[in-house]
Amino acid sequence: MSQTLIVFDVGHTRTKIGMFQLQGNDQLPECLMTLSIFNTKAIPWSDLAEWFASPDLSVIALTGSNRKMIEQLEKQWPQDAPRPRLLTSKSQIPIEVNVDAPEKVGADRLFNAVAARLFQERPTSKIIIDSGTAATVDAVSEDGTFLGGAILPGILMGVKALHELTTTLPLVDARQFLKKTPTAIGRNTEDAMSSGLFWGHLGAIREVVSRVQSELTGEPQLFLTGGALPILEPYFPEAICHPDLSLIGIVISASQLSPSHDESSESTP
Ligand SMILES: Nc1ncnc2c1ncn2[C@@H]1O[C@H](COP(=O)(O)OP(=O)(O)O)[C@@H](O)[C@H]1O
Ligand SMILES: CC(C)(COP(=O)(O)O)[C@@H](O)C(=O)NCCC(=O)O
Ligand SMILES: [K+]
Repeated sequence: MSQTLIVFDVGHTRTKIGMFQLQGNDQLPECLMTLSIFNTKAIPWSDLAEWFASPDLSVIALTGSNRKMIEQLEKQWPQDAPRPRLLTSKSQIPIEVNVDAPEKVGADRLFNAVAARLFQERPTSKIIIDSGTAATVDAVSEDGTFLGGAILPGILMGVKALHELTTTLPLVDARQFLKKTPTAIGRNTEDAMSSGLFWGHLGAIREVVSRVQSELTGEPQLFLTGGALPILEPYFPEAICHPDLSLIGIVISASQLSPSHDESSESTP
């Protein structure tokens, strides 16, 4: 039976919101609408009122890596809007997790792994790159178990850190990387920073992917997502690229929520 879901993925830079229609749990949900709002901007509640009025709406799920902002959103949730279900406990996410402390893994990383399953007819191991505020490179075994991975700074974090932790370096515009590739030899401070930020991030991700790959068996399928997807995509032609991997994983998880699956004390950050 088809159901409509609205899902909120609250990250540390942007909140991604999507409305999806789902036919069955093993099928890719159809994306009806998405919105992405920088966390410095207000949530456009009046636009969302139309989404909330959708006749077959079954659930609104609120989740993501940014626990502080999730709490704020819950508090400012409009009185006349349907209440969201909080999806922040690991027990609400349908995936096996084999790491030291499963409850500490960012929910966003697990949602990516839940979504990645739907893109393959044949099960293989997977490596998932999500380059956002932080970038993660995660490993999933052939049987779908989340195995952990690597966490490194995202491009915007590097931009801010170079400026804030020195007395000499300016704040470069992170949006430039969407428009043009920097030359490796920067002839001025800004261009030298752009070179290091861009090629350094790509190189770091490549190295981590290659190391993760050598610790996995078989030929893993690579996935790529996150705000830096348009920047990295040309360099990973073998990857399955999807800007909404995490939203899709939230849809699958939210569709399987039962009334007993309410927020428990076991929660992911
Ligand atoms: N206009 C932009 N401003 C800043 N960063 C951007 C922009 N477009 C793409 N990016 C990239 O997106 C990353 C943030 O990704 P995002 O998905 O918003 O993060 P999060 O999931 O943590 O909220 C930045 O580190 C940068 O690499
Ligand atoms: C690593 C992250 C900050 C990435 O979040 P994002 O950049 O998407 O906002 C997030 O997955 C997180 O807070 N993780 C908790 C620690 C862990 O996953 O082990
Ligand atoms: K990330």
